[in-house]
Amino acid sequence: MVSRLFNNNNMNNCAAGQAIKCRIGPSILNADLSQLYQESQRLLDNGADYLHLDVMDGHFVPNLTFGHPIVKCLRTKLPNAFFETHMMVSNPEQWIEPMGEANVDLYTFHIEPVLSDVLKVCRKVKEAGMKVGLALKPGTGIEAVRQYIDHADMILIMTVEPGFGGQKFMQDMMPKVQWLRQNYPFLDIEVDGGVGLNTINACAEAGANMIVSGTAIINSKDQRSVIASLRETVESSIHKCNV
Ligand SMILES: O=C(CO)[C@H](O)[C@H](O)COP(=O)(O)O
Ligand SMILES: [Fe+2]
Repeated sequence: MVSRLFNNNNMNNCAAGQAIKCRIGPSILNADLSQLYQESQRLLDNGADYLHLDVMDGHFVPNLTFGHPIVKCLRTKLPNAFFETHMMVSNPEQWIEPMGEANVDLYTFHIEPVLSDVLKVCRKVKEAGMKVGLALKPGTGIEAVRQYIDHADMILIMTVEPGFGGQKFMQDMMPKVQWLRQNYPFLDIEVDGGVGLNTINACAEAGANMIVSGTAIINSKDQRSVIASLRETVESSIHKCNV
């Protein structure tokens, strides 16, 4: 079981030697959710570093998944796993407290619905004992998040329109990842949407180190080898950067 101490304090990258760490976080969105615990445990046993839990409210995105009651139940079964909740919701502030009570580790919310309140939401997430992730939809430019990067633990660049698993990877999001990596060598940068064995190269070369992958892992007969391959590609890019 992975430790919940998922802490590199953003202390890493090319300049700092072994700084950025590759983390693979499967999305359970397209898994058999009637077996949520078993599916999650299987992913962890097969090498996942963390679980990416997609929370949708049917308003910010045209789909519904689950909320804090399910996350809380899953936490009782997996006390040591690192949980990220990807909050695709119109009012991210509303769910901070219950997700904090569910011992979520990383609360990633979209900046689009709270553009004038991003700092307030960041502060409340931290007060609730969670790390802060800031997510950008494909149509949101990097300039929208620039002023908040120093207040975040991680930036998520969406590589599909949020709402559904199994969509096509948007290669044209890679310049955003590149810009972040060039300007913030120590930052945790996550990609999410259509990431799998055919698209991991682009993500790794652009500088992403936190990799969300849903259907590519869930639909595979050999989850362990897919997770290992994704990791190998990202680690080799980090290594190249360090030599
Ligand atoms: O946030 C998401 C969709 O909004 C999911 O995390 C993402 O789509 C993962 O699934 P896949 O790898 O199948 O695209
Ligand atoms: Fe997601």
